[in-house]
Amino acid sequence: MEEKGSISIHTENIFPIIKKFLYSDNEIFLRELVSNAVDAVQKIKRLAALGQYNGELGDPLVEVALDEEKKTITISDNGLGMTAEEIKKYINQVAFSGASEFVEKFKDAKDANEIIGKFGLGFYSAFMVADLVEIQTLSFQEGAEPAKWVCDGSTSYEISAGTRTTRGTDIILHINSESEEFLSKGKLNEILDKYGKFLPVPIKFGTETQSLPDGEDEEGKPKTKEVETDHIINTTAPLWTKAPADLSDQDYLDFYKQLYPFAEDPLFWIHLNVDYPFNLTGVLYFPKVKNDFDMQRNKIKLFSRQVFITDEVKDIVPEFLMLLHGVIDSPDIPLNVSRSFLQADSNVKKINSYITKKVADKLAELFNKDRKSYEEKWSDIGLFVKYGMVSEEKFYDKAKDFALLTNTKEENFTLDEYRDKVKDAQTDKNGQLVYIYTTEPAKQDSFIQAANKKGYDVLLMNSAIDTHFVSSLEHKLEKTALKRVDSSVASKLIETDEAVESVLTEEQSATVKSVFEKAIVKPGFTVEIVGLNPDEFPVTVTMDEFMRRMKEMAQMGGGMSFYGNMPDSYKVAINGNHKLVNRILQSTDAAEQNALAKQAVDLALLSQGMLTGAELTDFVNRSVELI
Ligand SMILES: Nc1ncnc2c1ncn2[C@@H]1O[C@H](COP(=O)(O)OP(=O)(O)OP(=O)(O)O)[C@@H](O)[C@H]1O
Repeated sequence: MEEKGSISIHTENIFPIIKKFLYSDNEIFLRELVSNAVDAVQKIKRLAALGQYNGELGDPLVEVALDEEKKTITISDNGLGMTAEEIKKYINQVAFSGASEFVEKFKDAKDANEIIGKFGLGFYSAFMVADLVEIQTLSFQEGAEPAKWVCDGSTSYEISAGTRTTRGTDIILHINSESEEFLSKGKLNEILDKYGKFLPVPIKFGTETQSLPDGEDEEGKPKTKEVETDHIINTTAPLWTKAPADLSDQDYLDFYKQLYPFAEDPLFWIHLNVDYPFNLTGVLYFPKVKNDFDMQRNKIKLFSRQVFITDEVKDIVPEFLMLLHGVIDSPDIPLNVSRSFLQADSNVKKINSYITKKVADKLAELFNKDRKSYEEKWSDIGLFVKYGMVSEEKFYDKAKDFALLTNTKEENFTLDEYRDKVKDAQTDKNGQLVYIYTTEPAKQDSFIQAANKKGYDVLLMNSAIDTHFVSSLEHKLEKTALKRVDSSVASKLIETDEAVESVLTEEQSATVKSVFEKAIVKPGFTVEIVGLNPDEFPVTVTMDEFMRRMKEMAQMGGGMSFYGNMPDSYKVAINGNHKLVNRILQSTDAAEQNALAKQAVDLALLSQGMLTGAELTDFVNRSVELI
């Protein structure tokens, strides 16, 4: 049996093109060939199970062997093997179907993953690193003859009688001169570890020396002996392929350590397992969130039938869960196509909502089962939950029952609990509930204390996501407004019927107003005389809630550039009922009036950390003189 032929494609020579376009990712040749070998082993097992193969199965094994002298890498398996006819069909035709289309379409492709596989180029990726590829194979079929196929990277091949004596296939790569980096044990170990760590069939690469117990010596001490054993690079049944009922917490923690040796223990995890309408398994871990978000992204590893594909899971995992860690394994995710296609893929959309639902269910379960421990973890998981609520409607609907609001006393409430807590004290005269929050508890302390004094509760909204969370709550909660604690004087945060009137006459008000206007030289400050309780602050500087939010949005690039360009504007509220105002009115000395007003305004600014630089120095000097 000897046959020469030509691979039937229109293009003269596909290999230079494969090499050129795929060069940057050329290490995936090993992934492709080892996966093929694993497939072949699994196929023969299936045939045996179906009764279509009655011979000896042997221990399933794929072996990668390096011969540095001959400059070859051999991938061997004891799978189902191929007959010469099958080589012609699967290697010459199937593997080449679409090859010319490939050349046409992907002239501009940058990423090898986009191409390999989509056009069945898996096997041919061997030519990215080899200038001669040889197949030696013996089919499981009764009476099959061993076959050999050789191709030197041109479009012609040669099939002849092979030399393999046992069932299975060897793929022998004669590594080309540009790819000699792969002729290194270290390099191959690294690639095998990256892509093959969890393959379902043992992958042998060389041997290793192990110390095994070997009875006892004369003194009764345990003896060991050194044994050369196969170096198996993979765990064939990784955690995510097992049933959750058979796994302990320690198993999950150990697996996490295996994936991320340097990470702190995760908070909790979710075992994913669906087979309809798509197939997906995996384990997602909630890590302890650090401030360096970017470092923590892209930590989820995507597998297809236990072959590692990528850790770029964008589009498959909802954006708000990108900080999760773990593994997703799905043969239903189109791995080898471009991004835009992925986004439009209906399986990907379904997987996305499945993961969102699973995460929500898990959080609900933790909340219901052990609220105390849930609250302890809230500072870490709150970020995910809030981000999810802001960005996904469906998640909001589920999360509204277990999302927590934390107040300045560090007490936690669900949304419903919080409404019940504050509704009596914080409903305004129009029946609208007002939630008061602080973004910087230290800086806004005087406002917080003033609000507390009025019997108002103040929420902590000081994490990165809270600006958005506040807006989304306001949007979702019925008849509820959120106001930052310093957006108004305490008694005006919530408008009630029982307003305190200012005791000043119109004329007195005008006098006081003009004294303060003269005392404040900064632009953007508007003075207003208000009637407050005599024991509230004489002067309060506030920024309007609406204006501040618009400015914040402009800053974050939210499109409110009109507001972003407006100068800062503050309201200076003078408490007409405070005795200081009375003192100013009593005084006949303009300089004294001015000094009193200035001092009071500076004190208000100081309490909010708004007094800095020369103004602060002036204030200190003036205060020293006063005492
Ligand atoms: N080690 C092997 N043992 C038996 N058959 C093999 C082996 N390697 C390849 N084949 C056959 O050659 C075919 C083509 O392989 P190739 O890798 O090009 O494509 P594929 O495996 O079908 O798809 P993919 O592009 O996802 O790898 C396989 O489908 C299989 O039938």
